[in-house]
Amino acid sequence: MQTYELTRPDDWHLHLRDGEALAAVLPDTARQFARAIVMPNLKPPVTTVALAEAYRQRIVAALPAGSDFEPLMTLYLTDNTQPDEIAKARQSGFVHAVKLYPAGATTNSDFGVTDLKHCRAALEAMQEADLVLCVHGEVTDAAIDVFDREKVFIDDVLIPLRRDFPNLRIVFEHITTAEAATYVAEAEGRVAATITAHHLLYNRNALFKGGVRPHYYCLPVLKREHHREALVAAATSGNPRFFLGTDSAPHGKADKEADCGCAGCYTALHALELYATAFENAGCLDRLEGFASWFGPDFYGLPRNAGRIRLERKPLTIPTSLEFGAKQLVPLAAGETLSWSLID
Ligand SMILES: NC(=O)N[C@@H](CC(=O)O)C(=O)O
Ligand SMILES: [Zn+2]
Ligand SMILES: [Zn+2]
Repeated sequence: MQTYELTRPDDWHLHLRDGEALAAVLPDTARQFARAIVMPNLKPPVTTVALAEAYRQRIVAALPAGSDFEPLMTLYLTDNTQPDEIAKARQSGFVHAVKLYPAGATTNSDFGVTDLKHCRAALEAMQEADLVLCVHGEVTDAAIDVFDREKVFIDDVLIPLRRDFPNLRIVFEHITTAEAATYVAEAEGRVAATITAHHLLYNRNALFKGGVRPHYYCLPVLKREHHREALVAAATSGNPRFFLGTDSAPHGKADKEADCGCAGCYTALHALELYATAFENAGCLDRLEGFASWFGPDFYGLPRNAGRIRLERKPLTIPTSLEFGAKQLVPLAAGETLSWSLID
């Protein structure tokens, strides 16, 4: 195949940041995707509809001229989120999900949920309003091995949550394990998962190839090869419960190459080319359209995009560094060459 045309895709898990970082990264996403679910883990976090509306306006103001990209906003769930804020979110028309960060699990999660027992009224309201719950699915117990935190989350948090709120729509974000893929495929009710390009392309060896590689460090951390294989099987299966979410999570070069480097990989620049590589490696490029463009809007109850985009078999060399406001940003797989390019 020399070209691959597909319905214009959306990104169902994205970090756009704010200020000059937002201005630097937004054009990359707007070039690749029609819409994106924008994560609320700013400092301070986007905990109210009013904050989400102001953030949405800053995103729209930062768009390149002529872009029709649509940000789909989310609220950051806290121990104190009130049911009336959920009702407001539903009425707003621009808030499409609420995000659960277990406190301390990842970047800017300090205001996250300490125990879901504090969120029962909010979850009840979300189930009632049919508002999607997006979940960073890792336990935070320091005694649990970092490679096991997703697996333990399924048993300790997700299964009880599913049982207590059987009609809640849940997206298990950025899944990284065979256990998560199996859970999502088999769970009762409306459960789906996003899968990143980096978890389809790399296993944990990428973190230590010839030395420590901070630009391959994200959360949940890359896992063993058999987990990567299970994720590829899920993404290419045609099961509509699995869809595209890049989790593109930009951090400045110096903030990653540090004593205590930040978690997150920047992939918005070349997301589709990365996913096309993973799908082609699996011999399933023809399955990319469902995963990237159909199953996400279907789950979120939004129309599929009308436009189409085209990938061509043409080498794409990934830059080693990008401008990121006053900082530098190193994209995933910097310096490598992919065999697909998105044609404008
Ligand atoms: N994925 C990451 O490693 N980092 C994300 C947060 C998140 O999605 O957990 C970030 O905001 O930097
Ligand atoms: Zn996360
Ligand atoms: Zn994320």
